[in-house]
Amino acid sequence: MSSQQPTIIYTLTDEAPLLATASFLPIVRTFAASADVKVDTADISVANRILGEFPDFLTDEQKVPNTLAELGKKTLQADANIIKLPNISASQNQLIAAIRELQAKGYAIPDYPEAPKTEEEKALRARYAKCIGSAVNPVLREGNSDRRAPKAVKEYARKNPHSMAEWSQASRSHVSHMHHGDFYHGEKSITLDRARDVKMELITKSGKTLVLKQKVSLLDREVIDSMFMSKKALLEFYEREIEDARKTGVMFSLHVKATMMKVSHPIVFGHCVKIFYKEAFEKHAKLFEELGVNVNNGMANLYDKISTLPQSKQDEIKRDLHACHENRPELAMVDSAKGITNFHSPNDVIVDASMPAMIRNGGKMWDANGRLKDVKAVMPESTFARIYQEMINFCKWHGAFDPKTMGTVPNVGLMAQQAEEYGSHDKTFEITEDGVANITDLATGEVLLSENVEQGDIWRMCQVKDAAIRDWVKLAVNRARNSGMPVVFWLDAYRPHEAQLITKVKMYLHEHNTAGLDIQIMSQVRAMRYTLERVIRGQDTISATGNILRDYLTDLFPIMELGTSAKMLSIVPLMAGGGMYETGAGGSAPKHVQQLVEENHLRWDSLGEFLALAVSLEDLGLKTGNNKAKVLAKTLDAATGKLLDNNKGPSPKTGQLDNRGSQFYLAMYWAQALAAQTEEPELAAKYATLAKTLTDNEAAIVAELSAVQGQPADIGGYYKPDFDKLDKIMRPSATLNAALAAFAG
Ligand SMILES: NC(=O)C1=CN([C@@H]2O[C@H](COP(=O)(O)OP(=O)(O)OC[C@H]3O[C@@H](n4cnc5c(N)ncnc54)[C@H](OP(=O)(O)O)[C@@H]3O)[C@@H](O)[C@H]2O)C=CC1
Ligand SMILES: O=C(O)CCC(=O)C(=O)O
Ligand SMILES: [Mg+2]
Repeated sequence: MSSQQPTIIYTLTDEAPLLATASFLPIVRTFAASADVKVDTADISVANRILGEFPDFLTDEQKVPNTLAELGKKTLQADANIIKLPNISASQNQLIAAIRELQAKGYAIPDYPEAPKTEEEKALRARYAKCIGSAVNPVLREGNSDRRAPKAVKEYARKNPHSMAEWSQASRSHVSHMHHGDFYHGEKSITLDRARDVKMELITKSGKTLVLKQKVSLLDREVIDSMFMSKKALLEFYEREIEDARKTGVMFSLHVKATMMKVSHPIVFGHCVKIFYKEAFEKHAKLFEELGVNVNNGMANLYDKISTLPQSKQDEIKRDLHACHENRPELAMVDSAKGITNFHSPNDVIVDASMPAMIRNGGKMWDANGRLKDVKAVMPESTFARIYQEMINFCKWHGAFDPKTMGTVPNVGLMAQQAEEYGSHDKTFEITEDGVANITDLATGEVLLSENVEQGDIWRMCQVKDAAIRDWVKLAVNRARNSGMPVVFWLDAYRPHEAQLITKVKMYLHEHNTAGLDIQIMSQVRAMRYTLERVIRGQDTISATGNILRDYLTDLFPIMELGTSAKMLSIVPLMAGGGMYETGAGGSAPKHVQQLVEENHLRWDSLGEFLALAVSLEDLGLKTGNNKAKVLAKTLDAATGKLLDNNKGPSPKTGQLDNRGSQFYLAMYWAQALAAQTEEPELAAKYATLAKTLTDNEAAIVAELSAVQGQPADIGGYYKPDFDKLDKIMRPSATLNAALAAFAG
């Protein structure tokens, strides 16, 4: 991956972004080469990550390097320039599907041991655990996060506002969270006085010492937290909220982030399903145990497991499950046409995307008959659930936001070095026995943090490094200076972890010239209120937040402002000096693949890729003194602006311009801008012919691209598509392909 020639590393991921890459990468390579910039790829798809983890099961020809680990190392080098597209953070269901597809393709990888018993099975499961959940982003995000809507994109949204459903003051939709016994209420936090190695251990009531984590090496001035969620309190909470929804006649929905919080949230999810269907689960407890039913992976797991039973038994179980509905509220649906409920699979309702969608819909979700209805949105962890309630309160009072006039809310997120909750998976445990959970200094035996816990509680330790916090404060000040916007640090002095952060933020702000800047610290609820008061007056406010709110707010505000988070500029200035440019702020849109496979139309909007590529080229140009790369960046931005002005984004409807057509327009505008500029005459001369060919053949190319639509498309797989087939499907215009090939020479 390393080379002397300035190089951009373009990731190959999964689902819709991978499809889009199949058509965009040849364009990128062609243009980059004209500035002597090389574009390498790094395949970090879930399929490739699985293969990289199991070389011992593969033939020599099938073996692949551990690309993710290599790319992780690259982020620590000053010349790193990486374009990172969204990838699948696989739930267990998705992992198993990927394994089955690979096995069917002749890769003799082992089955996923769902209920490992032997040491060998446990070892396999531990290896597969590396591929599950959010396994990519934490490895690559060696920097804090700068996400914003570029000016041209915001302007476009103002001129072409997306639909927003109305909000009624009589809406009964609301957010429910725990008021005691959750992580917020059980948190303890300290800032280290020196570097220490610690262990996490449970001293049980019966007198045993169970070491849950042998060693965590901590740095001087690092902030660590210990926190737990009480199982008892969680179950009581669910029981109460389910009953409340039934009594008051609103739908019930659960919103978690089981992909990212891959250890804790599947457990939180599973408890909810079991409480909802309590009678059926009690009646069939023994059978479910024998079958290895685990609804931490949703009802899909249960249906899968019972499918081996005789039909009469299956019918009985289904009847018993249905009978539970008699005494339960309606469940919000993910796909009412297919009968898929909110409980089907934990990766179907991902809170950062699901809550904004609900708020954009006037606080409603879909019922089983495909009607929109008021809903109770249950988010057990109170820490951040409140921000959504605050936004709902605001919408009830002021009505829906107006994309034509609303201000923008960029985010500066504390994300580097696996900051906070999103880095806690290897330090999260389901407690097996009542006792005391301690974080203890290995050298001195000193107990640094201690909690009384009970069987079933979820206990975890979070960390955030001092250098990451310091860099985050610097980034916030820089963004304030460059944008002229006020910055609000969303920090709650009543939360122990954030009280530590507030001290550090105040300290590190002194390192900067903040004269003339408006920088404030507010609790999340107040920060939301303050920001929204400004938003409806058309004023802009940067949110500087921790890692979870970075994730939540960078879907929430873009979805209100732009209709999607796909149009965000998402930069990770790497702490070692390099840059990673993420494309958009959302996910990998599995629905889009389905549409392509059924109708050969890809509605994925590559705007995020266009924006990311421009900053990547600009950064490369600046750092290597390559003026041609800088000109490529400038002209790409101009082309993107023109694309927006001319409404050449992809349409969701089959038969109209799709992702491929949109990319063609980008290439044409880019070539035209390069041919027209005077700063690099050599480039202008070079692009004159390409610009002319593309312009002259616009109608022919668009016709070729649209002719293929309406038919099924075979890409030879879901998790590991056949790259040759993908290339044919995603590059159907012979005229465009020939023009690019002729230019490349
Ligand atoms: N950075 C990363 O790597 C991230 C990865 N993920 C992963 O992605 C998967 C799905 O995530 P989830 O959050 O549920 O859903 P997505 O964010 O993928 O999709 C939600 C909806 O947003 C719209 N959308 C998102 N991106 C685009 C785009 N570029 N162009 C057009 N529309 C877009 C689509 O709406 P419509 O259907 O109306 O077109 C889509 O259905 C999961 O595996 C998740 O873990 C999630 C977040 C970030
Ligand atoms: O890594 C993931 O699973 C999701 C990341 C995400 O949602 C984000 O960064 O906005
Ligand atoms: Mg997100």
